[in-house]
Amino acid sequence: MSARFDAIVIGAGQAGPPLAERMTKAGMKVAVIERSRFGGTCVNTGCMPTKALVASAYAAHLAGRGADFGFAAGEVRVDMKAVAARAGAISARASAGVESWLRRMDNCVVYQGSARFESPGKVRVGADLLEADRIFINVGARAATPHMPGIDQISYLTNSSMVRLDVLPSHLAIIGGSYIGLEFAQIYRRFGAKVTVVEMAPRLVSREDSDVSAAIKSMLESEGVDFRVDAECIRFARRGEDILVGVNCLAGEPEIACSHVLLAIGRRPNTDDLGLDATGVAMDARGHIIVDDQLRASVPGVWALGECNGRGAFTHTAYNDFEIVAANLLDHDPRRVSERIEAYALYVDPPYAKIGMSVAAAKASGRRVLVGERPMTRVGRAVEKGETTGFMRILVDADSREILGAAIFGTGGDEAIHCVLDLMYAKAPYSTLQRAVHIHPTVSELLPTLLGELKPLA
Ligand SMILES: Cc1cc2nc3c(=O)[nH]c(=O)nc-3n(C[C@H](O)[C@H](O)[C@H](O)COP(=O)(O)OP(=O)(O)OC[C@H]3O[C@@H](n4cnc5c(N)ncnc54)[C@H](O)[C@@H]3O)c2cc1C
Ligand SMILES: NC(=O)c1ccc[n+]([C@@H]2O[C@H](COP(=O)([O-])OP(=O)(O)OC[C@H]3O[C@@H](n4cnc5c(N)ncnc54)[C@H](O)[C@@H]3O)[C@@H](O)[C@H]2O)c1
Repeated sequence: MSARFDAIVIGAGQAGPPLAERMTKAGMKVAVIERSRFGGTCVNTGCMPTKALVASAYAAHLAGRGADFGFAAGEVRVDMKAVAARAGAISARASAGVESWLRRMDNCVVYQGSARFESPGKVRVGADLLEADRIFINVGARAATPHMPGIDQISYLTNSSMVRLDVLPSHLAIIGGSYIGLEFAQIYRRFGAKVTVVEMAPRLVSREDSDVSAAIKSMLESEGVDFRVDAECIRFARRGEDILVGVNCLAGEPEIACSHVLLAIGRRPNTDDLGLDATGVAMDARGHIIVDDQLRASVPGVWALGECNGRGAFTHTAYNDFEIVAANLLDHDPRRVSERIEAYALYVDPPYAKIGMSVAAAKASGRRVLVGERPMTRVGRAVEKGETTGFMRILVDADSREILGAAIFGTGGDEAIHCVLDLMYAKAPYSTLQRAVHIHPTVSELLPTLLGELKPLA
């Protein structure tokens, strides 16, 4: 059947549903196409289930530290079925909420199936051919599973299957020591699995400053996670019940025998089966849709939002893409991607939160840079909570007095860093925050103190 709409949204992830709502409220007739679970990666296989698992792992870890706080909880035994059911229920509730929101939306027709372009203004979903002058692509990304030697001889997990796992691996080997790999490494170690992270680069989370990589590694090692970095020769084989992961052809233990393998070696955009070749929409070498500062693709009437445009791989950047497109389309407000300040957190415990420039980027910028730094052992709130791992750091431009960036690897850091982020959006001088009186006892109260202790960056 053919149907004509004012707009078609492909993908019900973080950007598509709120955009559909804004457009329908503006009187447009909108089609939303989703081929899998409503809410996309964050809700079903990303942030929500992983942060639910982080919470279970944190609770188990804290219970095991009873002696540090003056109580004995006895042996902590994790019930993986109950843990997985809790995470699954949180995801399922959120996904059902997105679906019913869309299905009840006036002027919105929901199609379930895989969308494929037939031409710039025409999209097929099953037997239906939909037409619109405006098409918004919000198809997200999935785990990269490149061909690696021996991979076809084993069964492996990705984030999608891992969040549903309801057994405890005896030995989990995680390939990839970055955001996804490290969150799962700590979660499963805290549940009681032996965990080995295999990373081909010389250090973990190699986009971060090297002292950050080292601090996160040492924290995870102190909890018993094993690492093989510089693993340049990764290959797989089966030996009875075991999976063998070959890590190095030249030196060290050549193989790790494990029960489960998780691939966490990056994401690839879901643009390969969208039929984009029928549209002329330009993509980069990794399959991301090339967009301008207002998220327009190279063909008029097509926009790309969220992870598939390569301009951000986070839920908050995907949602901000919706805000940018809605502002330009409906509010005569020329919001742009380039106004966004990079900000994210890695949810190991304690979390690592980062905004703006790293130390390496600040040095490379050629500016005169001031730095304020303090270990979490000198943050009262962290001491009282018995969670003193990590540090906080703020970078300031010595001439303009604006904040360039900040990093907090420490308890509450994912929340506290927003005081600094908001100041950066306000383009206010650092002295505004330095003079603010924060509540005691918080992690945030040390931010003004740090700014009173600035020194030139070595
Ligand atoms: C394990 C993990 C943990 C994460 N944790 C965090 C975190 O803590 N914080 C954070 O900010 N980010 C996190 N992320 C990243 C975050 O989940 C994603 O960046 C975000 O969900 C991307 O949203 P999106 O709207 O671009 O795409 P998605 O949410 O992936 O939505 C895309 C939707 O499009 C659908 N689709 C795809 N192709 C088609 C088609 N042809 N036809 C119809 N429908 C289609 C998909 O089924 C999907 O529902 C995490 C990711 C992972 C994997
Ligand atoms: N807390 C968060 O916000 C959060 C959490 C998880 C994921 N995410 C998002 O998901 C994205 C993807 O995360 P990711 O960790 O999968 O990917 P990534 O691109 O951040 O890291 C991939 C890692 O795998 C390594 N690697 C690549 N190929 C390898 C190979 N063949 N063998 C061994 N190691 C290999 C790389 O050196 C790198 O360290 C992130 O960029 C992030 O935006 C966000």
